Amino acid sequence: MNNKPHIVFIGAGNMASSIIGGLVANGYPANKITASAPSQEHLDAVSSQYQVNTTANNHQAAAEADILVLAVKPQILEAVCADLAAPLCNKDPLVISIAAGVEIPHIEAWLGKALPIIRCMPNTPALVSQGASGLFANQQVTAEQRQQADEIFQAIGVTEWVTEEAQMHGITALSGSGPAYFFLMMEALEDASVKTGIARETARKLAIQTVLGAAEMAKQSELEPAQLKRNVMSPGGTTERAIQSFEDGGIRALFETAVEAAADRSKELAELLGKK
Ligand SMILES: NC(=O)C1=CN([C@@H]2O[C@H](COP(=O)(O)OP(=O)(O)OC[C@H]3O[C@@H](n4cnc5c(N)ncnc54)[C@H](O)[C@@H]3O)[C@@H](O)[C@H]2O)C=CC1
Ligand SMILES: O=C(O)[C@@H]1CCC=N1
Repeated sequence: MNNKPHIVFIGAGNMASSIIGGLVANGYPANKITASAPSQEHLDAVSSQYQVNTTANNHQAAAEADILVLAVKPQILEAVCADLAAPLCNKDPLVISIAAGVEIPHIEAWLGKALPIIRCMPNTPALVSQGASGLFANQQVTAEQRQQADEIFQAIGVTEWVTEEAQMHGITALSGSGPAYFFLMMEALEDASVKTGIARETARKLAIQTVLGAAEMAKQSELEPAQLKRNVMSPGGTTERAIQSFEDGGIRALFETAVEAAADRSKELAELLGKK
């Protein structure tokens, strides 16, 4: 186990701590994980919860990295990478960036050299080990490094790889932003149910469990979601009426518009962050 690569996290906030939590829960040796951040509160949280190494010195941390996970906010990634160029000049770790909307050529330029770089778009259910991560690897990434990255993100949920970096915009719109779409649906279902006379607390509990149950069923079943939907729709029954209302209201077109809007915004942000 202790011949595992040393994973260094630059940033120790929500995402870094949930990935660290997933890794440690899956048996990854804590002494092979280091978190670096200026926030003593964040460092104390990961060291007390998971017994990993911590430091406030990015240079010291990067010098030990076999895998360097960039887990800071996109807006400060340029400055963080430029500062890491010196400690990385004699070292070629696998770099994994989870920053939304920052493209690999920019990371490469800021780090000042060609390195194996993976971009990953996780999502917030990673906090409860139910994440969905989309990943893209550049040409320098070896099959072994790809496997290592896959293991890291499988520790917090499921992984899917894309073959072109441009597809990360669609991934961001699908699973990166996606949890918010389902929270919106829970909110709307709860509100609508309260209007039928159900107590709010009851409506919330049943709405959440219904989303969870439907997702678990879709995951376990060999049937596709369209068929699972039809199985709930008794001919002449209640669901048929509700689904007809959704279709009449243009729910599919609305999804298309929303996902396209998110993907377009991701492209805009990539341009903005790249120009900075
Ligand atoms: N929250 C979300 O839904 C998603 C977030 N992401 C990405 O994950 C990344 C991290 O997001 P969060 O964990 O939510 O942010 P966060 O604000 O919780 O954590 C950021 C961490 O960076 C540290 N930090 C600040 N300046 C630093 C520096 N100069 N050197 C080292 N560390 C520094 C902070 O102390 C903190 O520990 C972002 O790039 C974000 O785009 C990706 C997918 C989904
Ligand atoms: O809304 C955002 O911009 C980020 C990226 C995916 C989830 N949150």
